[in-house]
Amino acid sequence: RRSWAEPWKIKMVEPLRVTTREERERALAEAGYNTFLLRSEDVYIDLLTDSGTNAMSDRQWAAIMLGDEAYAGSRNFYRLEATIQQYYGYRYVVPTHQGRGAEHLISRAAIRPGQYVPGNMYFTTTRLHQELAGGIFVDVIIDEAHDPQSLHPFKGNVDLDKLEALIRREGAQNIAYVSLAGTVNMAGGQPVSMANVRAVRSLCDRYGVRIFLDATRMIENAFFIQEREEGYANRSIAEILKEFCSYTDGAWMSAKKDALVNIGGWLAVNDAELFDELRNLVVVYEGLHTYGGLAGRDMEAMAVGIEESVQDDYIRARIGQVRYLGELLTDWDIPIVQPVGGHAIFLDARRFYPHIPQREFPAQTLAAELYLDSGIRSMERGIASAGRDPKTGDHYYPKLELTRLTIPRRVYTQAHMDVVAEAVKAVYDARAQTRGLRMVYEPKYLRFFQARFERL
Ligand SMILES: CC1=C(O)/C(=C\N=C(/Cc2ccc(O)c(F)c2)C(=O)O)C(COP(=O)(O)O)=CN1
Repeated sequence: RRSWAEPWKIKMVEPLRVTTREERERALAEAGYNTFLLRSEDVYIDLLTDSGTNAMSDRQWAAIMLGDEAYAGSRNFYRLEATIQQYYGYRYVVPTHQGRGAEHLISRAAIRPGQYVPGNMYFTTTRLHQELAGGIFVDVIIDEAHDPQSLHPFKGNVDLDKLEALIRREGAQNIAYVSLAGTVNMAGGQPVSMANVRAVRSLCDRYGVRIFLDATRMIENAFFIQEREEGYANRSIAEILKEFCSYTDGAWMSAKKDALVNIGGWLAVNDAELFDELRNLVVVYEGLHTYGGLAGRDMEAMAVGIEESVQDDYIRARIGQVRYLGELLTDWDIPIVQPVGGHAIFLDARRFYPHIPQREFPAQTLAAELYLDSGIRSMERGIASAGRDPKTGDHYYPKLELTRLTIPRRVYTQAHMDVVAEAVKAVYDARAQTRGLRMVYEPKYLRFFQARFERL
């Protein structure tokens, strides 16, 4: 097999500052050992998130010059609407400022207080908006998704028995909709198979239950279907994406991921009545229904980003870079979530630091140590992110205690991946001496964004 490289060349660069260890010790202490509270200028390789951190192409930058900043009826909206209809297949489109803007609207419009929202593993903002709308989130993902070492090729799949049992127990009228994410962020960027979404569709049709898709990384999901699922090897990413969406009643999207823009989102549905309510709600919370909190230029750049994101050679390179980092780490027997997902490498902090109990925040500790070693920023996806159970007030104790190395699209080179792998190894080699953390400040909502910690 010959090596091959990204289908683009670099036309502009943004200088990075390399810091010293003592600068990083000071910066991290000021940030309360929380990578979310670090200043970007104190970060060397920023793997906090793939959200909004992706590099736009020259064509997207050119689109910025084509902003039609009319308050109503912007040309850019109609271009974006047509592009979403073409590639995702939904009929009605509402732009929003980003993904959680769309999550807020669909939760308000499609959940009646007390209804259940079954989904394939929780995501923080998704679950919060469902709960704020009075919904009760229920995890119906297959058990393998909670096992970082399971090699199931589609760990994002819905467990049909769990879903049917919930519908039969609570009654179809008490199920707001199935909240289906492709890929599943908190499981390690794990995909849902076409066979599974087809099976979920036919189960839901039997009971008259709707399915709404979190399409945020659906193009990465399409790549795994093309690569792993029988019958899809010769289908294009665009064809796979459209078929998958055709089994759902609508979708919300954080365009800050797959669609290669720094801000933006959308909501799309096929039902005219639901659309009417969403188009009415958007003017209350986001902006007129033809801009939804976005400038015209943002919508134009998003339309170009969608067209670029479905190109087969682009997505193969994107996933290939994540896989490259994963292979470096597994060559050194460093514990990561397997199989390697679409947007990140998830370090298994539980196996990395077996001597640090979950209540001492192993994943948060690992993110802190990685930053101290080399200025690499990662994100805690463990007990701090899981938050507290509203019923008991105690922490949720997730099986997955992970530190996410999230790879922005078209930003870093293979050399950066080598540096990251060596830094992880240096931290791994020093793991026996590492101590945990205690939380000294805990905000009410989504605590992991702003919590502060101290060393034990
Ligand atoms: C599958 C999905 C997402 O991944 C997602 C966002 N993701 C982020 C940013 C983030 C969000 C929540 C956190 O707890 C977090 F620490 C990081 C991320 O890094 O992964 C949103 C929401 O889209 P918005 O960010 O455009 O509003 C909806 N659905």
